[in-house]
Amino acid sequence: MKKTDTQIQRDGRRMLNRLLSYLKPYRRELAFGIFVLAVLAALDTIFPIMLREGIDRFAETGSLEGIWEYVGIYIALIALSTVFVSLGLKSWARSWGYLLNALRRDLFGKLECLSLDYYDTARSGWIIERFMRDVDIIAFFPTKFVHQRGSCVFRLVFFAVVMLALDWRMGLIIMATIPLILLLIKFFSILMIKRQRETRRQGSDMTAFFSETVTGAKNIKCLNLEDRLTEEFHEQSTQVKKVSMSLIRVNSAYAQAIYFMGCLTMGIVVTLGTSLCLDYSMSVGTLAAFISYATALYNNIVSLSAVGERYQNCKAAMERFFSLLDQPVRVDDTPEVKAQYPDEAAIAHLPKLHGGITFENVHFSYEDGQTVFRGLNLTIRPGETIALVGETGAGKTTLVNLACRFYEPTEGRILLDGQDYRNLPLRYIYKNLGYVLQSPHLFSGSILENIRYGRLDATDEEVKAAARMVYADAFISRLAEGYQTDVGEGGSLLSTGERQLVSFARALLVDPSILVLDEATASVDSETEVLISKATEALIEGRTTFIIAHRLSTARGADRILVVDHGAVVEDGTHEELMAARGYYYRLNLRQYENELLA
Ligand SMILES: Nc1ncnc2c1ncn2[C@@H]1O[C@H](COP(=O)(O)OP(=O)(O)OP(=O)(O)O)[C@@H](O)[C@H]1O
Repeated sequence: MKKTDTQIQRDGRRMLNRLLSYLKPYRRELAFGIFVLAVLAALDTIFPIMLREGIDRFAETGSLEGIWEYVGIYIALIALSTVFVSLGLKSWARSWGYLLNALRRDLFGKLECLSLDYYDTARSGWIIERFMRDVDIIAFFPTKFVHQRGSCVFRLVFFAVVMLALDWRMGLIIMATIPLILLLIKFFSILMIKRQRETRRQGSDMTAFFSETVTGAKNIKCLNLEDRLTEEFHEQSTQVKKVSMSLIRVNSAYAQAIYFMGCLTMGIVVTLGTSLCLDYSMSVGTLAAFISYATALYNNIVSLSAVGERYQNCKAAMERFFSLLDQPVRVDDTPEVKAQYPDEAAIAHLPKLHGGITFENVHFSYEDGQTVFRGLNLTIRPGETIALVGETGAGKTTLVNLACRFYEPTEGRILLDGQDYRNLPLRYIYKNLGYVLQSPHLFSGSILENIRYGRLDATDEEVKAAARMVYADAFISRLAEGYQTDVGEGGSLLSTGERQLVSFARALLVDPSILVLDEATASVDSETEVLISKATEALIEGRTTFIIAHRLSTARGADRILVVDHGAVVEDGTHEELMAARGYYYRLNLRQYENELLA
């Protein structure tokens, strides 16, 4: 439903209030900043008066009597201006820095607590744009921008009062041009706003596209998509250029129109002022002061004209920013759980999970997808190794994601050690959980640091012991810098097998009760495969383990194999039992065997 103008205005005000509430701790600083702006505007109002004095007292009379006092006052005014400019700069910069930091901190906090479903659908480029660009735009508006333009408001008021006091006829004529200038500004801002929005939208799409091509660079090369993507990028970039050029044309027409109006106003001031001077009804000094005021007034109005555009920019950025900040966290602790376990200390008292998991009549569907599970019942005993097999899209990952509470059932419940896991704090569940992804993510930094992410207080010796237990020590020792070797962004400087072993060591340090191993589909050499299989055995010892098996051979040693098909567990048993049953699993094995023979 389209919003009415009143609703849009109300939303705008609400967002602005929300933004200003961030600055509450800095309200004294801001009040001082506004005071400084008023003082600077007052000083700027005095300078044309000084000019008038100088011309009328010295130039017109030819006498230099009192010139030193005059120079002294002039220097004092300049010194005062300098001091207040510097005070203003510091005060507004502090508020800006604080606001920028607070907005980034809140957004980062939100991104950290958003559940998986959000990341499944959101584009990373879009999120990065909010974090970098929007936060900058928002923090700039109520601080640095107000600092730049705030004194214009004071100046306009002070100038108007002084001009009317000096000569009301000239004052009124100069002020009569203001509505004309405002009309001109309004006309051009309508033309500009549309083009600016389009430029930003296109720019944002281009950034998101660019970010996806950088993160997916490897796939793009493998799929030979370079030419198609380059073409697509050229199209996007041409569009951006087109809208930018159109904006530049309107901008330039605006600058010319304003310049013309400025010259016209000045012409009127000089003509009228000169005739008043010739009549002796105005001094030359007063005319010079009026020329000064008219020029400054004009510049100030043009400066203020940017407020509307900046506000629209800031409003659009606030809409995107707050929409991200207000994203519902779908998997979160209930208020009762939050009250019962308010902090880490309360969670630390909970005993380690044994790892028993029960699915009771679990139904699940993704937010905008089809139903995956309808009434799934399943009991997993503590310490069991469960291999999940099934065709792609059967629901293996979804089953594990539900067990780990990355998603929650839409109906039914899941029990951990006999308790509905919604009654347990999320952080506690995640503390008891280890997840080794198909292609494990390593963070930029050394191998030592990467393993230590499993338990931040682990000593170097404990880290090395964990690496030894999962057979990662051998390859790490062969590296020139050993444990201090930098793994590169995402671990790109290590091979897939090495990344797996490092992530196994990390998982071992976590010492989880429930472990998920998403088997890597990428092939590794046979020596590494043996190492990984030995490491897996060491890692799963004594833990409830889910192995998402992409190769049936991996499933063979599991205590139980669950065959998942179209969101249901259709077979459940050991390898021998399922082979003897000659059902789905048997056929899957047969098919894989035939494929291997044909290969
Ligand atoms: N985030 C999501 N949003 C909507 N639908 C999803 C999402 N993730 C998975 N699905 C759908 O849910 C179904 C089960 O997917 P799931 O990833 O659990 O299968 P899988 O057996 O693990 O497949 P694979 O072996 O290919 O990883 C599929 O139809 C899939 O398209």
